[in-house]
Amino acid sequence: MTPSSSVTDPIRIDDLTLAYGAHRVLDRLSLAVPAGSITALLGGNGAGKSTTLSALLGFTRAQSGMVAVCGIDPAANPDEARRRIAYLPENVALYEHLSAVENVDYLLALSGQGAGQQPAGRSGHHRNRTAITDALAAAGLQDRAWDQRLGGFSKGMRQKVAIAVALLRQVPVLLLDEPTSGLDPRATADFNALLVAVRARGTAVLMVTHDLLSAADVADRIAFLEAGRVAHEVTASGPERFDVRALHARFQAVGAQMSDGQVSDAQENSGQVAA
Ligand SMILES: Nc1ncnc2c1ncn2[C@@H]1O[C@H](COP(=O)(O)OP(=O)(O)OP(=O)(O)O)[C@@H](O)[C@H]1O
Repeated sequence: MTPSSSVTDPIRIDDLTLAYGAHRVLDRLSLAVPAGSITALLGGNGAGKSTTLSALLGFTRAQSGMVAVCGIDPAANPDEARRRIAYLPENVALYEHLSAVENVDYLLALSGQGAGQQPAGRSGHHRNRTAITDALAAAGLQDRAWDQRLGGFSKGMRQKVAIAVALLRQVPVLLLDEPTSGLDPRATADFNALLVAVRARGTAVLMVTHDLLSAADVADRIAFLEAGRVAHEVTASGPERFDVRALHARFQAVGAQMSDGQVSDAQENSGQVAA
């Protein structure tokens, strides 16, 4: 365990080494995300960010080390682990011919959960429409879109539908892969506000991103992944936020150090300033 992690953290990765064939992608990676907090995982292309999510989802088995989602090993018990996870890939896969309400209804049914006992609409499933529309409203989807088919939805609108599902599932863990790529600044701000609301419900959020600005905006901790391990880590404390310019310089420095063949230890708190 890292000094700042706890056995009760919903997301825990300890000393994880994972290789695809002879290619070692994660190299003794340690990372923990406490309940009610957001960690942003940054790193260059191929640093191992998506592989980290894959290990948490139980899609990839490690060679050594420990992965736990609410205390469950996802490689040994993938269904149990995934019941506790909402996962938003870069492009959320939803049913184009169904409306937003019907998508939520159907995805809840697929996950073995329902929002209630009342019919949701055309889909024929039997969930509580009010619970679904409340969740869509909480996710920021405008009411005129609730019964529209998803065909014309933007990425931001699709994410809101997926977040509504996560809200209704009341999962303790939210994993996000590049959630703000392709979003305009306003949609990014909306999405970040949504993450803050999700955090307030006690969810542990791990967000893989290249968007340093967005990470600095919402994250409680930013971890820079390089060559499969956390090379640098900064934590916001209280109302203090991050200094984006210092973080950017630090991010570039981490890459430069690694390309020189050096591996730095995780360091706390440089790049953090009072707002
Ligand atoms: N299924 C796989 N089989 C073999 N190699 C893989 C597989 N998935 C990923 N890799 C390799 O593992 C390394 C890490 O990939 P990963 O997708 O985790 O990186 P990333 O940090 O998410 O990168 P990006 O920012 O480009 O999305 C890369 O070199 C990639 O080619």
